[in-house]
Amino acid sequence: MPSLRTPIIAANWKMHKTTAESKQFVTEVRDPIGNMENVTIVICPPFTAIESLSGCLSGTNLLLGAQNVHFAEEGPYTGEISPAMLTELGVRFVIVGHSERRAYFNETDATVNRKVQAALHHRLVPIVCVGEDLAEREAGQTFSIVESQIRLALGGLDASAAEQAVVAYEPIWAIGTGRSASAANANEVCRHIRQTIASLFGDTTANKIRIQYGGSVKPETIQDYLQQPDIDGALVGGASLDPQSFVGLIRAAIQK
Ligand SMILES: O=C(CO)COP(=O)(O)O
Repeated sequence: MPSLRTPIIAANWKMHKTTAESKQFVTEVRDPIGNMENVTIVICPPFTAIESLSGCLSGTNLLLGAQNVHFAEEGPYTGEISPAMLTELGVRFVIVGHSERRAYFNETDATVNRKVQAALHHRLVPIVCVGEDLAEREAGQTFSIVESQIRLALGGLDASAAEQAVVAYEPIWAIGTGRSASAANANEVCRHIRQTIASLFGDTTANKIRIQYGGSVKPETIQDYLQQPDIDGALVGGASLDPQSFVGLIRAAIQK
């Protein structure tokens, strides 16, 4: 039976693009993809560009995401951004637990879990990132690593909350390296993630939740991933920065 899950393609711009550059990007992609159907398209710019893009994206089907959020409602957390600050600007998605945040900003499974809960409480869809590093892959630990990350990230949720989340499987060794997991292998890991979700929340939730692959995805390769039964989209870094390349990604995605 074909999946009923709508594909979701998210652009993670990381620390790229000023506000002026972000607006220029949207001007170039809005017409070619701004009214495409049967695909969820999310742009996650730096925080500084969110308010401007919120205006540029209104009236299109391009949705706004953020790259991080704090779990507290408010408080003495210098440099941090709360869920309400994001929702006020029309942000609908937030990336949580990206491997770069885990590696460089001390994000742990425990803080990821608190962020997931805070996001869902504010009706922000968390894009929960999991994935193994090269040493873990070579030691045959991929399944156990992603399973443990999922169990901890989604801990304490009930099924109706969990199924709102999106999961992104991003093997760390494939991020920004030009090296990517084969589509079949990425699907095996995504299937394992889905089975883990089924064991936590039941089959209905597992069948509803969308799981993306991320790691050196390009317009030429995205279809290979999306044709896999357990891969419902892509979280894209480098190839999402150029407007033409981004349009190419979305066009390919809707041919799933
Ligand atoms: O980290 C990623 C998206 O979150 C993937 O980045 P690249 O697509 O540049 O490999």
